[in-house]
Amino acid sequence: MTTTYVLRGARPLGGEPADVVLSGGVITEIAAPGAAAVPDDAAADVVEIDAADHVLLPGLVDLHTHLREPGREDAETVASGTRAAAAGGFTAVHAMANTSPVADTAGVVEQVWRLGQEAGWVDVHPVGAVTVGLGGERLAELGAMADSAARVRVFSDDGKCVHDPILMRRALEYVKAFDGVVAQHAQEPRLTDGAQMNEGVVSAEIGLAGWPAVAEEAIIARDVLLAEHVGSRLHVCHLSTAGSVEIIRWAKGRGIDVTAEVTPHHLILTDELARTYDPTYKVNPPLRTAKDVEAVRAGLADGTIDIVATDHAPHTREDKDCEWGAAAFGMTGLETALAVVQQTMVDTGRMTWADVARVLSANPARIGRIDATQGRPVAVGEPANLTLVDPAATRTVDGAAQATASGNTPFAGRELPGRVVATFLRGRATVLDGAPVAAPAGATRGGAR
Ligand SMILES: NC(=O)N[C@@H](CC(=O)O)C(=O)O
Ligand SMILES: [Zn+2]
Ligand SMILES: [Zn+2]
Repeated sequence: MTTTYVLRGARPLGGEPADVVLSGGVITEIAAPGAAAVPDDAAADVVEIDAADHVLLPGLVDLHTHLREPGREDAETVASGTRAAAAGGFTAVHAMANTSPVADTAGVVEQVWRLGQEAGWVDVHPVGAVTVGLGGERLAELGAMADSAARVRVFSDDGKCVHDPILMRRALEYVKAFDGVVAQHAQEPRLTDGAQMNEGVVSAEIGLAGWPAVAEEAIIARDVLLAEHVGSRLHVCHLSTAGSVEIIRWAKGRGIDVTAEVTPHHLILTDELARTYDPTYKVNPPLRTAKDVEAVRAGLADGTIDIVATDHAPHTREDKDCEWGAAAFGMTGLETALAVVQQTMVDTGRMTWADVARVLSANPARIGRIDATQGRPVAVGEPANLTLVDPAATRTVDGAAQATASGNTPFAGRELPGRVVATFLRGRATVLDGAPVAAPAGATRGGAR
């Protein structure tokens, strides 16, 4: 027996209050508050949720998550990472390919896809590697991954830049055959050899090797021109500089088919944090300056930047609790992403909740070509992939209390606004009262496509 949920007085996309009824995996009714008819069938299992003043969003979609399985199950597994995703309000994630073995064959992407289905927390869409072993030398079997059960549409060597322009050109040409996209980690390797943090005043003062903005911008400029030349689709991962925003704005003005993402941490944190020498703040691309933070906020608000993607990058204590130079790059983000977007964009008046639904759900679903089932409007007949948020709540982030298996959150001890009260995947609650609920094994089997 499946449960019918009645969300009383929720505000779809932050609009007028309504009763929203979820039944049989879809939204079956949206009525005036108090008017939704509750089935009085004794056999029906009906749960009413007081959602007064809660914002109802389409389930969030992350285009950039590191789940670490296979290979680094000590940092995260598909099960722990997707449970963290559900806790953060997500109903779908794209799992990056830099696993061990690398997700560069149909076999590996199908394994990750199946593990996602078995876990049942969110839809897991594997990202396929662009080059064999992320080696940057030979194209991987992009077509075989696209045709596999995992139906891969996003290809990325994330963690490494596809720096050979001929390979990048071929990849862009190749993915056109199946409407795929190449998601580039834009980092000129020679300009960033040994780099530890943003190159600027702070790196000069504290004596860490700098990663100049131009190393990101030069690759983005090259790639938008390549995408234009071959008439293909490019996505830019985690852009972080004011110059990158300008280049994307220029490319879009020219009609180039490019999309771009910014991470929550680049919307709020700056390279001043490197003065602590706390490797929690070591990330790729590095935290930049306040001027860059302002530029990415403006770019997100005006649509130049299409999406917020977490770049959730869990690392074990051993890989993070060491001196800065030896520590791994990356920070977790699934369970704090929505709160950071609320704080930086909604509570500042720069974006509405409808805009949040666009950058955290509809746009990433469209870029990943999963928009037949995810990132849909909150409307009758649509799949009940939904997130219920209490924007008035606040919390102090406790790394140890998070669902992710890794503790490298840069927001530990910070007070952040908003709380994910409930998450629904095809009408089934994965989170209730702010806590993940046990997902039956194989709960999403057959439904994730
Ligand atoms: N963002 C990071 O600092 N690290 C990522 C790789 C990446 O996203 O480039 C990781 O896999 O740990
Ligand atoms: Zn990257
Ligand atoms: Zn990444």
